[in-house]
Amino acid sequence: MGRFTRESFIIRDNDVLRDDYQPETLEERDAELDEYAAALRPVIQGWQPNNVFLYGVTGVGKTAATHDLLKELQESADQYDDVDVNIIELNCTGCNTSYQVAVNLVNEIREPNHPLTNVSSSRMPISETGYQQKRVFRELYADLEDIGGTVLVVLDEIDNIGSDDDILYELPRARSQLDLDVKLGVIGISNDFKFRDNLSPKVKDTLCEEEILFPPYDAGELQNILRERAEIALYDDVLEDDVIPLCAAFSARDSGSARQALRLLRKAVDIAESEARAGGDAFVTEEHVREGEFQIQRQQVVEGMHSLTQHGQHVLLTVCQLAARGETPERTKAIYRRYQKVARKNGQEPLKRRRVHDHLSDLNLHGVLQLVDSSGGRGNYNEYDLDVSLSSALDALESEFGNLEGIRELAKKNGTLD
Ligand SMILES: Nc1ncnc2c1ncn2[C@@H]1O[C@H](COP(=O)(O)OP(=O)(O)OP(=O)(O)O)[C@@H](O)[C@H]1O
Repeated sequence: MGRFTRESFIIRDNDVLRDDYQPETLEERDAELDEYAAALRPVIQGWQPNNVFLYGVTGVGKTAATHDLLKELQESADQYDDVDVNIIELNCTGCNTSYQVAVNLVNEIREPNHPLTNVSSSRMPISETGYQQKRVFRELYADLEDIGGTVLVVLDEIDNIGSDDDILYELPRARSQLDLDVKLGVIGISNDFKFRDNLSPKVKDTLCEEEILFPPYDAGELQNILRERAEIALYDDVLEDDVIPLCAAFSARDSGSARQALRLLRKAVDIAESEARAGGDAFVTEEHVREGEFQIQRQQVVEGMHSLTQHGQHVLLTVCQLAARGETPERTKAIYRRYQKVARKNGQEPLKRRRVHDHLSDLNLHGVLQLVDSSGGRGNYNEYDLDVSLSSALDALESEFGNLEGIRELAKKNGTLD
């Protein structure tokens, strides 16, 4: 078969499995959608909107719910002549300050092809540096007034601004303080619980008028979400019965994220599709899911390792050795002791403890290690464990350290090789 034939054995529409696909209905989110809709209902009455803050771990439908509801709100508003709803959405990834968020909002509004072009036709984009913050805020308020009606400003991934949260105070307050001729509401979205907890009290009072928590999905909920997608994305009867429950179980055990569950299903399906193209059965099996999970985790370790120096790789190797011995989660102090031996054995002078700490944190950020909070009892200390399977971590490390069969054998003997 040629490489670029249109033939497909399992996948009917690959786009439906992609992360940016907007499903017709959001499964398992009725309670949150009801709460969210109630918070936005004043808009349809022509009243001032509430400010809303959505939070929850990554991949649990915060953005999808927002798109879904705002589309419905706009359609409903179209039926009333006296309600004019305008939405400005900004993904704040890459904006580290309130200033950058404000500049990006202004430039978003002034985009030549933005639907709210009455503003862009008269004003030029502004540069990312060189203005006083107050001036940028004034420009923003002027643009918002130009748009008029009800303006909902959606700030996704707003935690990127860290503690520089002026805009979250100024924007919601502007409508009352500056007597703007516009009904303004801010919707903040974040997956960082610390960000929410650390918001200054004045921001909490204004932004968090309505707070909505999106909890992680459990395995049953994830199964329904996956079934709904698979029905559209795949041909009938191509999934073995265990496939969806297994994808759901892996994700529920780890993060409860629909994104993670969908990614695993997509990987398993891709592997099965390639096999079918090579003459195998057109069927996705439990084995494909396990292989998919292995490949995803291996990739995660490889990506995590890119950010590591060789010392960092020794730190990961150390945690793998401890995991093989059945000694994880383990305290930083004990990891450091063993790391010193590993580094010396590999011909390197060990790093100071503080630096090893940093590498452990980096690996935690990349989802390769998990931090187990063991405070209480005998004191406050951190313990680390692998957050990926030992076999996928070893597989990735072998590209740096060569054969690690000794650790595998040890793990097999201890029953710790997954
Ligand atoms: N309840 C659901 N029903 C169907 N699909 C869902 C549901 N929840 C999430 N998804 C899908 O999972 C993926 C991630 O969802 P979304 O981007 O909304 O998550 P999020 O909570 O905003 O994550 P992040 O904080 O990382 O931005 C998307 O493809 C979305 O369509």
